[in-house]
Amino acid sequence: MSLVNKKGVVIRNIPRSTTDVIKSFARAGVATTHEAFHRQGLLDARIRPIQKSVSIAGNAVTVLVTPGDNWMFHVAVEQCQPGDVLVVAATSPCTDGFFGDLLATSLLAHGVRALIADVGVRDTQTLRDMGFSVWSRAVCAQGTVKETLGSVNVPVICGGVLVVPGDMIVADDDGVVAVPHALAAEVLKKAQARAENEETKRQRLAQGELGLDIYGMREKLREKGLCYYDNPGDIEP
Ligand SMILES: O=C([O-])CC(=O)C(=O)O
Ligand SMILES: [Mg+2]
Repeated sequence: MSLVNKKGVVIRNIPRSTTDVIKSFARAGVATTHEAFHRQGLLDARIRPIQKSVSIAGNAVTVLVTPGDNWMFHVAVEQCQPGDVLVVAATSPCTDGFFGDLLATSLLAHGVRALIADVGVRDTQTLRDMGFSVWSRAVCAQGTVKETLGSVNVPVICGGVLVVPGDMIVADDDGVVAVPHALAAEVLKKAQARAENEETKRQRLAQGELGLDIYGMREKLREKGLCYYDNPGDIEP
């Protein structure tokens, strides 16, 4: 039975990656993780950070909310542990301000330092001042009510990507990527190898070597028909 978007459920136990794995993903960042995961798992580019120069990672605690209703955020806090990231999706699109500094204060008290929200948030200046990091679909002061059940820790679709509780979430200035829990170790290994390889390339590029030579591109460009001329007049009509 699929639990995707099932309402009225709280699942208490989810798989979690270790603090070391979380820190390593935060260091790797979104672009490298996304590449290492064969360019999968990237959330919609419209989910943007409200702050600058913050790179985080964590285990996904998922929250399914009903449009205009933030009740389930309060239910979710109790299920959180240090190292978790709250990942929120609504049953249909809504940009109301579901979340602000009060809920952030509650999450911080339980060791959660970041929110990924496919809905709107508010109190953004205070959130930045508090050092609580948010990636959201919208910033909007519109308040919400507490009337309708959603769920905590069921799989949700956030930014067009299926996020399962316990998935590794990586977020920075470039966006947000989700990696299935079972693949996290393998993807991390590839991400670290990629970062090392990029460091070598960075040094060669900084010394003036051309990408054309480092990547051996000249032959392929020739095959594709790229021609070089000293002057425009040299091109045959
Ligand atoms: O309480 C709310 O409805 C959302 C909010 O503004 C906060 O958490 O500070
Ligand atoms: Mg508020």
